[in-house]
Amino acid sequence: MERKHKPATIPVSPQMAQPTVDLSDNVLTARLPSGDSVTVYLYGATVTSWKTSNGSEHLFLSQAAVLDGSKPIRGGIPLVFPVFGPPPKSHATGQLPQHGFARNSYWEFLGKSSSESLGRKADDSVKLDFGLSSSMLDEAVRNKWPYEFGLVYSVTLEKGRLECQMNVQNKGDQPFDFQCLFHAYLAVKDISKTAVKGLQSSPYVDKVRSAQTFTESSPELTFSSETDRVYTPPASKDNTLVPLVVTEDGADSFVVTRDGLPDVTVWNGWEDKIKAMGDFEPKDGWKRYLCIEPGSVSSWTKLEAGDAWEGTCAFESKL
Ligand SMILES: O=P(O)(O)OC[C@H]1O[C@@H](O)[C@H](O)[C@@H](O)[C@@H]1O
Repeated sequence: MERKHKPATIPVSPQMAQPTVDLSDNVLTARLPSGDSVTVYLYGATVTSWKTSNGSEHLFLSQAAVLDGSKPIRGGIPLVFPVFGPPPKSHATGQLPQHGFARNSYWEFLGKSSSESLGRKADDSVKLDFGLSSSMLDEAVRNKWPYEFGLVYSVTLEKGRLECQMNVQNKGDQPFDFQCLFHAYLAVKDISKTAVKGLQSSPYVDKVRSAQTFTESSPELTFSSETDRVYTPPASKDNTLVPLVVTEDGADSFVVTRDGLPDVTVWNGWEDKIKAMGDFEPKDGWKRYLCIEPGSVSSWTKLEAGDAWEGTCAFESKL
């Protein structure tokens, strides 16, 4: 029988383009409808590529980077945990390799959330979660640092922006000390025309000058020789951390923001150091990268049994 009052047809909204996520051979690639993309190797949960919609690559990756899981990846964003630099011999991390084990362990992909589930209207971002826990480590590494921990690393890709967040959980019954850092190799066109704003008045430890402490006097840090400094910029009055701005040829190219990460290492190995690195190619590639490494490394963070810690940084492309 013909119904008099047919229910109105529910309008079907045009299908919203979705971010795509592909995981094959331990390499994950996510792409937004805008064209922005990110590539993450499960080895080290290392981001090796971050491109914005105009096709520009914003991370430097050495052409000789070892990608088979036998050595930390040279370039992209290696993760530093639980120790930054060479571990002090008398510390609990003393037997670990430089920069710890996070960058040379296989992580698991925990899954993705799209912007819809993150509460945004348009489907314009994707969050990728990676996990590493004590039970996943090689026995030899576990023996060197025998703590029960869980790490959740979240990489969120948005149009023109990449956010990196680390959550550290103490799952054991002993407290442990750790340091954590995002070792980002930003791609620049010419290091001699690159500057960093936002560090004036910041104390820093200069590893090139016998690890002495100085105070940054310049409003713009420029580069003309090997640079290896750990800055601890004072927080602003409202307790927020001041963003750093990377400029190239006078124009802003990146804005780096931080939350819970008081330190920033600024590193360029310059010609001679880079020449001596077997996994760094091309040899003049030192001219085209600048490491800006937000972290918590100037002291140890003590995490009590059952406690958790979080640190976040974001890189925004202005190009
Ligand atoms: O060669 P690695 O272990 O990746 O370290 C690279 C650089 O990493 C930086 O974070 C350090 O401050 C430098 O001292 C170091 O040379």
